[in-house]
Amino acid sequence: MFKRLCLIGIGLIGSSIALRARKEGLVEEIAIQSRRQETVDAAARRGLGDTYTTDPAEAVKGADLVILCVPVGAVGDITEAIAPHLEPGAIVSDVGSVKGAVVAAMQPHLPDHVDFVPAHPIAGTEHSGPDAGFPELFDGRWCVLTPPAGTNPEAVEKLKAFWERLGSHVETMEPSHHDMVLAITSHVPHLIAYNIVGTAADLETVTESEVMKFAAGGFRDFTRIAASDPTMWRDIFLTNREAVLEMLARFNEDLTALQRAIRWGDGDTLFDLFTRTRAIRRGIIEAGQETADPDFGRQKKV
Ligand SMILES: NC(=O)c1ccc[n+]([C@@H]2O[C@H](COP(=O)([O-])OP(=O)(O)OC[C@H]3O[C@@H](n4cnc5c(N)ncnc54)[C@H](O)[C@@H]3O)[C@@H](O)[C@H]2O)c1
Ligand SMILES: O=C(O)C(=O)C[C@]1(C(=O)O)C=C[C@@H](O)C=C1
Repeated sequence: MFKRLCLIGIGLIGSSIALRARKEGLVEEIAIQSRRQETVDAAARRGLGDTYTTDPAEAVKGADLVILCVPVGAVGDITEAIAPHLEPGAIVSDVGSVKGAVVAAMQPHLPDHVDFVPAHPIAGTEHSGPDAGFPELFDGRWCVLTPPAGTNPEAVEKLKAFWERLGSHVETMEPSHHDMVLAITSHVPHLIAYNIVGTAADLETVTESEVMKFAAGGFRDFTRIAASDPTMWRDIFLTNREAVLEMLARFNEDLTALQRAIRWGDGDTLFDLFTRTRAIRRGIIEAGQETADPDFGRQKKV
């Protein structure tokens, strides 16, 4: 599909793209760039690419597909650095978890002779770095494309086909809509996990003696999510501020209603909500978006 794929940043997502693109024979050559030599060396040890460099300008030379796989706070400066070196006709994309801020940070730097098609694979784990990737990561997961108005439809189709070959279902969306949906389905849940684990850790005497010792499934599941990369998640909350705050306001209202139900012994309210949420979980499993085993897929790390 592409002659030379350039991956800027080679962590969980970059390495998973490299492994699957190679397996499917989607690209002739993979050029890998990362900021630190240590990361480049780790990627080389795993044989993720054909060429390796710390220089973004060198990495994009000759590439007909360039994907930024770095924290969302870093995409603006990187796009500025690579812009003069991009090949005419290249597709430039990213994998950032926030789309409005990423489009705003990247688009002004890009020359007219490239096609910009932002993307977000909704697939991941709490692990990071070049050793964390695995080729099945995107299987059966959604990838959302948010091409700005006027983007060359052929470039959108080509990137859609690429992500389908990586295993994803693909949908196109407005960046602002994407950010609102992901605020409630991904960003606020992570904030809740960070918060609950932080609160438990602050109960120091309990932490040492009891919290970890008696941690049952519920808390353990939160600790998995709360182990996610701090840089990535700091950047997500700083760049999707408005949508996250709006969803948090809704969340707080609903939490207050539950608090009231507990205080006044209103079992019906609790039972009705828990019945509704159980049906949602079962619906997700039936739709094939999740298996009953919460660790499914996450064990497949190479
Ligand atoms: N982890 C997930 O679950 C997940 C899922 C979907 C999308 N994403 C998005 O994908 C992107 C990459 O996430 P990841 O999980 O692969 O992260 P990662 O931490 O595993 O890898 C990030 C890569 O970016 C490089 N990097 C970090 N800061 C940089 C900077 N300031 N300048 C240049 N390079 C820098 C790192 O060296 C590394 O190579 C993020 O934008 C994230 O929002 C993550
Ligand atoms: O499964 C996980 O560990 C994830 O956190 C993956 C997850 C998510 O919230 O679903 C995290 C951030 C991404 O932007 C997309 C996917």
